[in-house]
Formats: sequence, C-alpha cells, structure tokens
Amino acid sequence: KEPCAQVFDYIIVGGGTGGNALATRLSQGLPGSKILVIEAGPAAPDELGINVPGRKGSTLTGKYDWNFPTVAQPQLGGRVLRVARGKVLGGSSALNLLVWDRAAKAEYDAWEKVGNPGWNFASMMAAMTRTENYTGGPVGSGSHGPVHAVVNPLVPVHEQAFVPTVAGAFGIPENKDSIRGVPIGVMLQPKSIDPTNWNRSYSANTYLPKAGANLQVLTDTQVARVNFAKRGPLFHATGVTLANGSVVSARREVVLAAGSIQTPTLLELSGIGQTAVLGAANITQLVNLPGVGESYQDHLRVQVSFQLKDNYSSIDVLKYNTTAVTVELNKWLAGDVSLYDDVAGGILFANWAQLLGADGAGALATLAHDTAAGLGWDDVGTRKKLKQLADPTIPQVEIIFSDGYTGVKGYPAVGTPLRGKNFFTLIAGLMHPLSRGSVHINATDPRGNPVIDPRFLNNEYDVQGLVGIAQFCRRIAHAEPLRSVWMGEYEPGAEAVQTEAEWRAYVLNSVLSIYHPMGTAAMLPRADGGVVDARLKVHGTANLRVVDASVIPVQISAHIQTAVYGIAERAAEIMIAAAASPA
Ligand SMILES: Cc1cc2nc3c(=O)[nH]c(=O)nc-3n(C[C@H](O)[C@H](O)[C@H](O)COP(=O)(O)OP(=O)(O)OC[C@H]3O[C@@H](n4cnc5c(N)ncnc54)[C@H](O)[C@@H]3O)c2cc1C
Repeated sequence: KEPCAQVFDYIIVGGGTGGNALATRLSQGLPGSKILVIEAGPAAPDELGINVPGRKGSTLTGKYDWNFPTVAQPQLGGRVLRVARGKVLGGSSALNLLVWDRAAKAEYDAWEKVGNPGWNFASMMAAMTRTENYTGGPVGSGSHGPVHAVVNPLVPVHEQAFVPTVAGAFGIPENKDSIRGVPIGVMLQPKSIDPTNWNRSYSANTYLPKAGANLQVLTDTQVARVNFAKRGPLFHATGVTLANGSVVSARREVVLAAGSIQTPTLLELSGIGQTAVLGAANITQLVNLPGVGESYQDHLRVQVSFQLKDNYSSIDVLKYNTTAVTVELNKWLAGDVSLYDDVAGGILFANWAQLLGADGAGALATLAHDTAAGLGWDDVGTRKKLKQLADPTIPQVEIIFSDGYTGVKGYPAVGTPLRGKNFFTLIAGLMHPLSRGSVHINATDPRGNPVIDPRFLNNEYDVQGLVGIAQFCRRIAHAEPLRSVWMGEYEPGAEAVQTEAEWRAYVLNSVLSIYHPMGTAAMLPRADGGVVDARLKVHGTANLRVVDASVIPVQISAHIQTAVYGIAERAAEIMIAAAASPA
C-alpha cells in the first residue's frame, strides 16, 4: 500500500529475511518511531508454492525469483549459472529450501577476531535463539521466537538408512545437538516449518504480524538509490529515491536489507563503492569503498543420485503421478499428514580428516595454503579459512540426503525407460571454498541486472575438495544398510565417471551454488576492505546501515538463514540502544 507519509524515522530497503525481522523488532522496541519497509516484490500470503513445504523449489525461476544470470564462467566451460533470490515479501526466506541449522561456535567467534567487537558465538547464539521456536529441539534451543523449526517426522524408509550407514560404516556419530554450535556429525535436521499447520515459517508470516501500527510495509516498490547530505566528514542518509522518481525521507536512519546481490549494487547506485566501477557508470563517488561488491562467497555443490529399488517410493511420485499430486495436496489442505509436509532432511557435517583420513586432510590443507599463496590471496577472510582447516570442530563438508532426484541431468524424460522411477540424491557440499567472486552494477545499464561473477572452482583446492566429497557420496551409497535400497547410480553414473579425470570433468560441468551468497558488503575494518563497521554502519556514513547476508565477514559452514535472522536481531539491539542515547 502507499505510505501515508513521505517522512519516516527509519526506512528499511528490502522486506526480506533480515529486513522484516529488523523492522518488527524496531517497531516493538521503538513504539514512538515510524518505520517503513520498502519491498520490490508483492506480498503473497496465500501462495501455495511458498506456503506448502513440499513445494519448495517450485517457485524458482518464477515471478517471485529475481533469477539473475551470472556472467559466463570460463573455468566451467563457459556456463552461465542462475542466482535465485526472493522477490516477494519475505525475500529469500519465502523461496529457500527450509534447512534450519547453525555453524560451529568457532566460526561465529571468528567474526569478532577479524575486527568486530561483540560479534561472537555467545551474542549470535542469543540473537538466533530469539528468532527461534524449535518444537522438540535440544535444551538451549529457542522456544519463544517467531520462526518455527521442527524435524519432520516423515522419514522415507530408504532415508532411514542414511544415519546408520554414515555412523556405522564411517564412524561419524549421530549428533542430535548440532544446532548449538557443534555441527560435526550426522543427523536429521530441522526445517523452518510451523508444526501447528505445516506451513513454511518465514519472515513475512512470522515476524511481521508481531509488529505494531508504527510499521508500514510498501510492496511492489523498488528503491533506486539512497540520498545523502554531507555534514562534516560523514555522509548522512536523508532518505531514498524510488524507481518511479518519488522521494521518501528518513529522519534517523536508512537500512539496506536488499540481500547479497542488491545491497552492494544499491550502494554503488548511491555513490558508494570502487572508483573504477562508479567512474565507468558515470556515478559521482561519495565514499571510496573498494570492498563494495567484492568477496562474493557461496557454498558449492554437485550431486550423486541413485535409482531406488522398485519397492521403495520417493517424493519423485509428485513429479510424474498427477493423481498423487491431487491426493497429497488435498491431504495437506485438509491438515492431514501429506507428502507435501516435506520429508526430514538427513545431513552429514564433517571435517576433512573424517572423509579422507589424516594424510588426505593434510595433503588438502597443504594444497589450500599453496593455492592461496600462489594466487596471492591474502585477505582477512582467506587467512581465517586457511587457519580453520586445522580446527576439527569446523565442518568443511556437508552431505545432504535428498529424497527424490535432484541434479543437472534432469528427471528422466517422458517415454524413456526410467520415467516414473524413484530416486534419492546425495548432495556434496563444499563449505569453505577459496574462490571469491564479485557483484557490481553494469556500467552500460546501472539499473539493470547486476554483473555477477562468482568465479566458482577457479582454483585447484576447490576442485579437488569437491571431487573428494562427490567420491565420498558414492562410498556412502555403497555401504550398508544404504546399499540395499538402490539398484543403479543415475547421476553421474558408475560407468560414465570412474577415473580422477572423469570426476574432475563431472564436477566442473555440474557444479552449482547452494544459494548462499554472502560477504559482498563485509563487516570488517575499512583498511581490510570492509564495507560496514561492527555497528553495521557503512564506513564514511553517519546513519546508513546494512542488515542482511552481505555483511557476513568470514564464511560459515551452515545454511545461512539462521545467521541472517541473528544479524537482524543484533542490529535491532544496536539500533534501539543508539536511539536511546544518540551519539
Ligand atoms: C533457493 C534458495 C534456497 C535456500 N535454501 C536455504 C536453506 O535451506 N536454509 C537456509 O538457511 N538458507 C537457505 N537459503 C539462503 C537464505 O534463505 C538467504 O541467504 C537469506 O534468506 C538471505 O536473506 P537476506 O535478508 O540477506 O536477503 P533476502 O531475504 O533475499 O531479502 C532481500 C529483499 O530485498 C528486496 N530488494 C532487493 N532490491 C530491492 C530494491 N532495490 N528495492 C526494494 N526491495 C529490494 C528483495 O526483493 C528481497 O525481498 C536459500 C536461498 C535460496 C534463494
């Protein structure tokens, strides 16, 4: 709806994961302030593609997805990848795949060690717990927060073999406590689902209803830039200009919560960023911040999938059996147990020694150090990653047991022999790749699609690491009791890929993102390429903050929605305290 005023105390750009959480907490904590959230996408409270957990993924590339292309990746044979991002109230929390987990304690502590006082496991855990309402969670998990989490009790028979296989054949114990900063182990993970109605639990249907009347939300409205006035040495954000040219003013602060792709490009459109990028686009530079849009990091994956024996049934049935689709959807709508409730997620988080043995892990660590030295990568984040290779509590590897087929080859086409068959997939995830890419405005079309260059697998450590994880997926599948549930490897295929060279080619041809871009407006000292300080204020500005995944200074091993909610909770704390005692 239209804002009833053109002046607010706080303007938050982006009604996504971090933006809605922050806006709600500001509304509650500063009842005398007027707060505005501006979201480019629509509100979609009744959209089944969002609400029904088992339809996760169905919204990708559709109208709620910005669906940005990357630039062609020469190291991946010229492939162009797609970058999924929510364009809807709720942002990427409306589109994500629901995994609800946390990284290792030492990974959050690393944020403080790189120059951000107050950002550590204790403060982040407290913040993340404030978000959480984890039904059946271990002692210490959140029970009063707005966002629901639960381990889905639906565990397909073939998936029940995953945890015992990893624990029994590879000696990696089951870990039911992983959410508390100790992720190493194998487990069924919680998902962001409300167990009272089996709806997706996301920022728009959890936080926003808890806000007061002092919060207004403007949907279908894109912000074009932040406006500034120079006062003394700092730039003061005075408000924003919308894409239609109208101006909304902020008395106190403007917050960018537009996510890891659009927060850095909005900074650039507003005159904050690298001299070369702004110059090429003819934008007057207000603050020279070379770190804007740099340090783009993501989690990488490839997949190994298997055809189940005929007596097992997976959620693939919802891909080819229209009767099952109708029956299961009607069950979901009636509140009965349904395949559309989604099924439990089996996950293994491991360090290299658990996968490759001590010698293999040592060789890979040496390769990582040599790779970084050879390429001259000596930034703060890379140095931390290299150091963390020696910490056995930090996962370098994630393997997800995904019911049904997922991969790059595609589900068997109509008329082919495997059409109608059932599958499971082991997704091989590399948690701390050394590759770092960038996202910037396009000099010839600054308001058009950003130029995203993730540079995945541009170094030997990342390639060999991902090969090692994919090979381990095959080893898991060949161990009992999992071996007994499948009859053939579908992707990449046991005959197609055997040698190291074949694995390498498979990884390069099929690597994808796990949808976790972060770090493009990093919270670091300015001298280290930082964009925001430890109070989330953009360097060189008095009252512009960033509150989303782009501030993450050192990559973490978890799926990142819990961290983004935690960042927003901490931001609210910082901003409410600042309002009580303005500097
Ligand atoms: C497909 C997918 C699967 C994922 N799976 C998982 C998972 O299983 N578990 C997990 O933990 N994490 C997952 N993630 C990651 C996680 O959901 C995101 O990292 C997180 O939600 C990002 O939050 P954010 O606040 O940084 O950005 P977002 O939530 O993306 O919010 C940014 C918002 O800003 C809006 N916006 C952008 N530009 C403008 C503008 N100029 N004007 C107005 N509004 C604007 C956008 O429309 C969007 O709503 C997944 C992400 C995706 C996309």
